[in-house]
Amino acid sequence: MYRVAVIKGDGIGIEVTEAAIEVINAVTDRIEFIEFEGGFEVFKRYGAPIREEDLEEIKKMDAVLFGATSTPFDVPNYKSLIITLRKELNLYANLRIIPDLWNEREIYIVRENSEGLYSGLYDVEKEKVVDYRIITRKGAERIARFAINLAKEKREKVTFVHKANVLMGDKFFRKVVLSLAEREGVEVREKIVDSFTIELVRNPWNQEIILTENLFGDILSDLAAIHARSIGIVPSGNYGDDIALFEPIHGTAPDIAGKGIANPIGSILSGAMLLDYLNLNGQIIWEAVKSYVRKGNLTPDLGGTAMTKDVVEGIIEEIEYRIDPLEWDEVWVDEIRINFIPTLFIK
Ligand SMILES: O=C(O)CC[C@H](C(=O)O)[C@@H](O)C(=O)O
Ligand SMILES: [Mn+2]
Repeated sequence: MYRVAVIKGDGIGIEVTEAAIEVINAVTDRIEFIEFEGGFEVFKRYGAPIREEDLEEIKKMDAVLFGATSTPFDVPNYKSLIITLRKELNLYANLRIIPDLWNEREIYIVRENSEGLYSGLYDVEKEKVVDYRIITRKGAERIARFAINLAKEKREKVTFVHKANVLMGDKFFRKVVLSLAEREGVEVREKIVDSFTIELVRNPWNQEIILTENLFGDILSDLAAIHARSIGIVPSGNYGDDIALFEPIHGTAPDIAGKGIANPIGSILSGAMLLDYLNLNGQIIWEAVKSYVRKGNLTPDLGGTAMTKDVVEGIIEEIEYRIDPLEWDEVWVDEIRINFIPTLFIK
């Protein structure tokens, strides 16, 4: 039995995480979900976005399923829950898969997840504030290795997106990436981040495995999400050496929270990535989602009129069909038998 921590968070994070759990439970009974509370409400009660004792418990889990939390700009000492978890669980690699569910293609973005402009180090003076953009050899090497391994697995190249023409940190990052890739025999294409945004908009589908620094990855993954037709569809995995956390890249969408119309697919596909991480059958969820979106009623962000629960039910039906088609054939035959035979005898 695997033990998975669940942090639903705020807004639609609650609705889409519950949806993902329903779908995961339709695939496997080998996961025990243990819920923890976290976010701004917890901060107001305990002065931190998550309680220390809960964090220690979460570290003992096999994985984490995370919803979404929002971070107010102007609350002194409040720190983003997801940034806290990435640091505390040492989740240094953020893989974001932007899928075109209608045409069997994806954009892979490997975002360094522990340092860069998210180092959390800064100096505040009366007339000046400095945020430190830190690139370490350890940080650069381990994210480069993550991207290179993925490129080998997918038989792709690595597209390293940086600003080494201006930033000293990226000159260093670049040296580490290029020397490791050469040792590993993986080809690296280099792109400068500003001009790369044009390419990512115009020609998104053959960008290989995109590797980039933390903040660049944050921005590029939301930009790339336009090609998924809705950011509500995009899943992600935050990987460390001991544990991983899976979450959709969208936010809490307060404007639709509680209305039951949130798109659960990003969270459901994050659940698929979680199953793959645990060597369970995540692929069946990808197949069920692709089959559903090509014929089912979709949520309003994709132009449909479906409620979240309709999408969940439709995807679970697709899964059940894949798990036991024979059972479905029996149902189908029963249907015919029930509906067809009586008409034979109607005068
Ligand atoms: O506002 C938050 O707490 C989440 C921020 C977070 C980030 O990486 O900057 C989010 O934008 C994301 O892409 O995961
Ligand atoms: Mn973001």
